[in-house]
Amino acid sequence: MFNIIKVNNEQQFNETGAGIIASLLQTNPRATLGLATGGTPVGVYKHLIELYKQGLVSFKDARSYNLDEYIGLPEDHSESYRRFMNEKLFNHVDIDPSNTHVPSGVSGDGHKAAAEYNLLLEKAGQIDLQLLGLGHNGHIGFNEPAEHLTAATHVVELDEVTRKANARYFNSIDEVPTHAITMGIGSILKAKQILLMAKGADKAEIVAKALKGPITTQCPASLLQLHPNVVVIVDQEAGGLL
Ligand SMILES: N[C@@H]1[C@@H](O)[C@H](O)[C@@H](COP(=O)(O)O)O[C@@H]1O
Repeated sequence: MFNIIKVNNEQQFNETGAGIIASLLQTNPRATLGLATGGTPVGVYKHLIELYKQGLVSFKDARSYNLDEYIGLPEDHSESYRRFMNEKLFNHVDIDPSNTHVPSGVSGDGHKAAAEYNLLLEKAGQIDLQLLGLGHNGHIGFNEPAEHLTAATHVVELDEVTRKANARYFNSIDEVPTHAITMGIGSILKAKQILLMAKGADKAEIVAKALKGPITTQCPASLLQLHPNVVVIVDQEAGGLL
């Protein structure tokens, strides 16, 4: 079930996303957040930091679990998702660092790290709000289009489309890791509420496919159609084909 919010500009996009997360924390300070990386949520995190500075929101008792992490990038690498989260959000708010969780991409054994993260998620109980961006090929987290999808946290080989899209953050595509650890589709769908965000004309086609197309593992985001509580925030461009 989708509740689609179409916003008019970047500021509204970020304020609406941050507003949903902030009101959850206001009503439930101990909320468990599922967080995402990528370009889409950066402005949302910026706005949350503003709300925190204004005393309107606190992360003091919140816990967070991130969707995914590249395998092989040191945690202090400029593109590691742990560093991204520290720099874009965690370092600027009152969240207890020990309550922030990102899969470990540096343990040397990706499969073991994935299994450990999955156990952690199971112990954490239900995620109250899972924030999601959307890949151009319909991936969520790093669940890439495939014949079969995996429910639990696992190691994935990244699609060429994904590596190309993310190459903009690296010096060249050769530096983009080939593998990642991602929460599985099952873990994502277990969240109480999902907040899917997409902006820009280049996302219009995949947004329409995900929300209105057939439910297929070839478009992992289409499985969100099975979830009872998904809020979708799109700008006019990304929502252009809805
Ligand atoms: N693993 C991340 C996803 O979690 C993200 O949602 C997606 C879209 O990224 P962007 O928001 O930059 O378009 O791709 C990345 O590869």
